[in-house]
Amino acid sequence: MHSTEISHSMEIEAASARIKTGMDTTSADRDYHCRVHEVELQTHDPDEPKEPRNDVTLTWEDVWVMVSNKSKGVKPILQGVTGYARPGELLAIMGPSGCGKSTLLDALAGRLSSNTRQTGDILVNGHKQALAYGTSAYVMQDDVLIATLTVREAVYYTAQLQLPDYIPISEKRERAETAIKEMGLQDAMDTRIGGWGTKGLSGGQKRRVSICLEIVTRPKLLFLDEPTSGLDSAASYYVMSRIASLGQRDGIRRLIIASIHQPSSEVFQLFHNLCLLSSGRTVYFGPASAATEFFALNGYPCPSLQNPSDHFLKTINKDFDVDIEQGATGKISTEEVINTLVKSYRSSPNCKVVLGEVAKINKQGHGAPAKGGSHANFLTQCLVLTRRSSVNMSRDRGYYWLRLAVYIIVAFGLGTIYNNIGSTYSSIQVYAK
Ligand SMILES: Nc1ncnc2c1ncn2[C@@H]1O[C@H](COP(=O)(O)OP(=O)(O)OP(=O)(O)O)[C@@H](O)[C@H]1O
Repeated sequence: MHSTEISHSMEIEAASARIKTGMDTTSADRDYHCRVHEVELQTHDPDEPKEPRNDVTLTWEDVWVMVSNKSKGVKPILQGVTGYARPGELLAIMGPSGCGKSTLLDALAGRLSSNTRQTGDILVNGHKQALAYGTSAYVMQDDVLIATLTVREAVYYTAQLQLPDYIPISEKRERAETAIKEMGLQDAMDTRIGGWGTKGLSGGQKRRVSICLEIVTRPKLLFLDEPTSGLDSAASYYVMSRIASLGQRDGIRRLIIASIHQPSSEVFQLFHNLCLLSSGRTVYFGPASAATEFFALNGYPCPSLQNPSDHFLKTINKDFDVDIEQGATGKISTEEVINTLVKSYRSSPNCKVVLGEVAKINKQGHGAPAKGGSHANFLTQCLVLTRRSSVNMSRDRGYYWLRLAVYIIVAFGLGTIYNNIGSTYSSIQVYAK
């Protein structure tokens, strides 16, 4: 490692220790850490059945993510978050913009950027291990699709590239079609995706194609970063209900973790668990259906007829620093509200249940590391990529003519260099000087 990188990482480590120490000295935090150990001891049961080998369960405990910045020094993005995600369940990560949703998703998927430093345990089936190939898939916030391909072609090429060679072509084709149907795109199978300047699929359909490309390998763990961004409420509901239904498909109990901005009440009802973050701290983790009660118990009841997720986000969004009404005591700042909720969550029975679940899952998963798969071999990948590239070039007229023009210019340039060179040995020597 380069010496500046070493000093940089030491600086982050020292700062993270300082930040943690500074934040852990409150009595609530000390209680919290004592309770982590207490719960771990209580949940030890050697006779518990082991987690089935086929499933993937994820736990994370006291996860911190720091980023260093030349002007601002070391900044914590996630501050000691703990949680779990079980197979067959949909976990939603919610919070105001910039609270660390994508960072948590990246940390769990093991794809944090290199300028960040992570501490704490993220365990797969109770093991500290990287997610094996084919176990998980990550749908990014932006759609990166080839505009000239049809939906069927895009998904089928991906199936050919990502699935191992021992799976027959007919099954790869069938898997691609099943994925398309699962995302409700059967009517658009032969429609070109389209892009800048060429009309094709709608934004919602493109979002679903991105999901198809990831589910075609039938991963056991699916990460989705803002799967409904840019969609209207009806499209968001259909996309999310399709995603939720993937939890129990193809004989796999799939674990789905999605960061989401502003779900409608209907979408909110699809979540099993909710992880609510604010400035990288956990405001609530537990059953989505119990979050309203948690807010009400702490003095922030959701007004009738209001979408619960809107209420949560409004209560914990400090970007605009609006004071919040609190009963007869008057108004308090959003920062204070967040601190109250964070403390209250840490001392709540909910938090104890989460710590208990994490400890229990880690014990059960012992001895069952998640097995990975394999992808197509190098030769198959070269052939498929060449075919895909040829189809793309032949359909992209602008690209095609531009390349032809470039080739003609290069050919003309090279040709004129050797024009009238002569055919004797001495004329070649003149050019060589
Ligand atoms: N690699 C990084 N380097 C520097 N800062 C980062 C990095 N990753 C995240 N951040 C900062 O951490 C904060 C949280 O970012 P993150 O993308 O996780 O938020 P988010 O909740 O997903 O936001 P949004 O909902 O707007 O997508 C932001 O202020 C962001 O600028």
